[in-house]
Amino acid sequence: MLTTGETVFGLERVTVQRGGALLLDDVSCRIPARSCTALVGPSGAGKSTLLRLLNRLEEPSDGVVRLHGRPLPELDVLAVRRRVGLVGQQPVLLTDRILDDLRVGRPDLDAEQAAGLLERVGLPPGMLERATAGLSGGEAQRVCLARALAVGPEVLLLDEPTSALDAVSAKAVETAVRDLVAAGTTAVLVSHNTAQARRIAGHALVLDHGRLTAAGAIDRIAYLDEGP
Ligand SMILES: Nc1ncnc2c1ncn2[C@@H]1O[C@H](COP(=O)(O)OP(=O)(O)OP(=O)(O)O)[C@@H](O)[C@H]1O
Repeated sequence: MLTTGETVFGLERVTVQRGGALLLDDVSCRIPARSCTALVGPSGAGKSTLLRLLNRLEEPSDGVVRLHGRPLPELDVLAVRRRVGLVGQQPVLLTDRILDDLRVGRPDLDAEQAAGLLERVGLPPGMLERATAGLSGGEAQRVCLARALAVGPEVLLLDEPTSALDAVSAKAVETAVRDLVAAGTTAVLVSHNTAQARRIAGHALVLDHGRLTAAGAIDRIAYLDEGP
C-alpha cells in the first residue's frame, strides 16, 4: 500500500452493491497527487465502478470516498465534476459542432485556445468548425478528452481512453496525458493495455472480483508482468 506523498482521493472500506451484485468489496486505497495511477484487473473487476465513484457518477453503498480529506457528499457535486473530469469508454458528444462541444464547460474559450486543445490530442485545428455528427470513434474520443482538458481539471479520470484509436492517435493521447501529469495534473487511468499503463502511470491498483488485490509503484505490480 502507498503511504507517502500527498493524497488526492482516499477510499475507506468502500463497498458498491447493485442489484444484489457486489461490484466493489471493502476497498481501501489512495490516489496520489500529480501522478498517474493505473486501475488494472480482469474484465468485470470493478475498475470503471471505482473510477466513477471519484466524481460521484456512482455512490458507495458503504464506506467513504474523500477528496483532499473531505467526504465527497460534503462537497458540491458540480464543483467536484469541474475539478475531476471524466473521459468515458464511449465518447458522448453534447453539441452539433466541435467548437461548441469544447465550450460546454468553458463558454469563454476562444478559437485559438480551442485549436490548441485539438492539437494537444492530435487532431487538426481546422476541425473546430466540423459537425460532431459523422466523427469516427477515435476522433470523438479525442474531442471528449479535449473538452475535459478545456476546464483545466485538477484530476483527469480516463476509462480506456485509447481503446477506439489507431496506434498513431493512441500515441497522441498518451503524450497529452503524460504532459498533463508532468505539469501537475493527477490522472487515473483504466487500461487493459499493460504496456500503456507502464508508459503512462507511476502507480497501480489491481482489482479482481471487486476486491483490491495489490497497490503500489507500477514496477512492483506483478499483475502487469502477465499482460501483453
Ligand atoms: N448496475 C449494475 N447492476 C449489476 N451489476 C452491475 C451493474 N453495473 C455494473 N455491474 C457489473 O459489475 C461488474 C464490474 O463492472 P465494471 O464496469 O466496474 O468492471 P470493469 O473492471 O471496468 O470491466 P471492463 O474491464 O470489462 O470494462 C461487472 O460484472 C458488471 O457487469
